[in-house]
Amino acid sequence: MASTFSSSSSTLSPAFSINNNKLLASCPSQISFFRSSKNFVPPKIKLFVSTRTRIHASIGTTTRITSNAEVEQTSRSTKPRILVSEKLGEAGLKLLRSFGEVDCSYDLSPDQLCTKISQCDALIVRSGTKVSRAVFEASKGRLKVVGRAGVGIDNVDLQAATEFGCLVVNAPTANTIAAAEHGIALLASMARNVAQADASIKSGKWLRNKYVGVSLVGKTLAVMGFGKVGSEVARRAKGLGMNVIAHDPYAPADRARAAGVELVSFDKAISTAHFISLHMPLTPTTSKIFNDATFSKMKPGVRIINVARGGVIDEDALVRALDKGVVAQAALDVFAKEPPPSDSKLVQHENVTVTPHLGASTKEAQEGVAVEIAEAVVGALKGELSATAVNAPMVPAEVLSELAPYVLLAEKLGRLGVQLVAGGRGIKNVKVVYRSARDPDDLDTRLLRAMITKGIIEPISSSFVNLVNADFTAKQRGLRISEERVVVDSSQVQPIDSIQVQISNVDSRFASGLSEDGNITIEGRVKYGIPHLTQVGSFSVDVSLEGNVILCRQVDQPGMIGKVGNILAERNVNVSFMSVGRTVKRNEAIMAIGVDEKPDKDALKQIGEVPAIQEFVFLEL
Ligand SMILES: NC(=O)c1ccc[n+]([C@@H]2O[C@H](COP(=O)([O-])OP(=O)(O)OC[C@H]3O[C@@H](n4cnc5c(N)ncnc54)[C@H](O)[C@@H]3O)[C@@H](O)[C@H]2O)c1
Ligand SMILES: O=C(O)[C@H](O)COP(=O)(O)O
Repeated sequence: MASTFSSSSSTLSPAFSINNNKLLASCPSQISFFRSSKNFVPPKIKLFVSTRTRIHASIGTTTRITSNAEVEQTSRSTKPRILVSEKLGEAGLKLLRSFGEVDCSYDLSPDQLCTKISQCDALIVRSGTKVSRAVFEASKGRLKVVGRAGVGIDNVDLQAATEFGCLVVNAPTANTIAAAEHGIALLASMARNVAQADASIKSGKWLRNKYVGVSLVGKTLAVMGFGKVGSEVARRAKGLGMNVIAHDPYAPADRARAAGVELVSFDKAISTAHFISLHMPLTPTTSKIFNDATFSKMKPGVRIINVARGGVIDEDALVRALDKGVVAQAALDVFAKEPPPSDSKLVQHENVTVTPHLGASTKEAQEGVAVEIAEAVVGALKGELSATAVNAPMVPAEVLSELAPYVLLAEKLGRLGVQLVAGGRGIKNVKVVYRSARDPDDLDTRLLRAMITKGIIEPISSSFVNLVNADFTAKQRGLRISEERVVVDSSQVQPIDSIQVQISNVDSRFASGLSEDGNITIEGRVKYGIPHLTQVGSFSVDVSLEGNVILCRQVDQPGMIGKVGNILAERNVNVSFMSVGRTVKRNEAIMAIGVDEKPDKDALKQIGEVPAIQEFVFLEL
């Protein structure tokens, strides 16, 4: 059964639904995780026209503002727009078309890509499109997800994506076998000079003595990077009778042992192998890791295969090593620059076999990759968290479903807390205390922390915050969010008993919001699936966090509820919840009133003038 939680107060408030164990942030609440900018206009939602903003881009709708009031709709569709910039398998395209408007525009120049991207909610690329910072800047916050139809994400500026709150997903599994098979194809064809012999016979020669090869059986193959592709290459090479060793600083030794492969140091791998096959990602550590120094440590006559990334090899150094005969042959599917210059000495070298980045290019792999990435992108556009997210935590569906009401509570506590701050000193330190009967290891709080961060930052800035950029945005603003988990002795059925947000070293607009230690302190719980505010400062209250909240500190005396209630009733403001908390009888009390509508200024003034009310604050959720 699907259950929905929504808040009604503002067009930018989230509404989540749980369906099939997935936490969905449905329209208009896509904005909760992946709202692309403060100017996002969810479909079917009233359009707020800002004088500063020239273009409001909502999902699938291009809305050009020709004057402050005059709005021209260029498309009636509310479907998301998905730009596919490189060839993608038909099955994936079909899935994308069933969800959004798909624009397949191949071979775009960087400028053309930047122009198109401002109209797109998602971009799907392979390795040929550079998704640079300029692309995210040009998107002006509309781009919510970049899907990489393949494994390597070195062509996507992940830092920029994260800063812009754009999720990056990839398709990490569907081309593994294709890449491994291509590695083996290059290994075998290089050893037997297949490409060179083919070219020579086609040019009219018959050179049986020149193209004598080397055998594979009994030779040592070093697999550099024992991940998905590397381990499949190792398995196949063992089938060819090779002795396989591997180097991978992060691979578990028992997994390698189970495959009959010994994990060794980098130097041992490169100095003992007859063949070296590269399967590591391109990272700052692996960039040009094969260079003059490392080639000189290799067994003379070594043969190298690269189906990983061109950038892991210093290509000039490889040419030198080939010329000296230190490296007898190389078979390369990938290059530092793709396509490589036509006069590249490496490509033209007679002992080098090349293919144009074909590792993933089998019909089967391309269909698989296309479906894998289409599912991930559609899921992300629906507001689901992806299992293949590259720049956001992957939160399992069952955890998401359980945490859904706490996610709402977390954001609302953040919003309430920040509205209690008087300003002036800046918010630097926020502590979140989770009370739970579960073991701290059983409680994944990343999502909650992100939503508290969103609640705190969004009301006071033009930043938009989602799960992707929450930690980054907090750090950038100098906001330190620390977390404490307290194990309490209660039922473990609920994941969390209470969430407390403490903001330290600030003044408060509502003195009673400060606890004894001087921190603004608010605490909430989930009751029957609904978030409740249960503590303000040192006072216990109980008000459902469904609309807005008025907090009053007053002399604890009869008739207060009636007086405030009458003022609100006269303005047709509906009270949804009311609770009074006090420390000492007939002394001081805190009245927390939940209201569906925002009372007008006059009503708020009248509340402030009730003689027994010492202070009050109106908080928008
Ligand atoms: N040519 C193609 O078309 C093609 C196709 C698929 C994958 N690839 C590339 O192949 C590479 C491997 O892909 P995968 O799917 O196996 O990735 P993977 O993440 O499963 O495996 C990569 C492995 O490299 C290891 N590694 C990281 N740093 C290392 C280092 N300094 N030294 C040694 N090992 C290190 C990691 O621990 C990991 O086990 C990637 O670069 C990917 O982009 C190319
Ligand atoms: O990283 C990958 O998945 C491969 O290099 C494949 O890249 P491609 O999708 O551009 O063929």
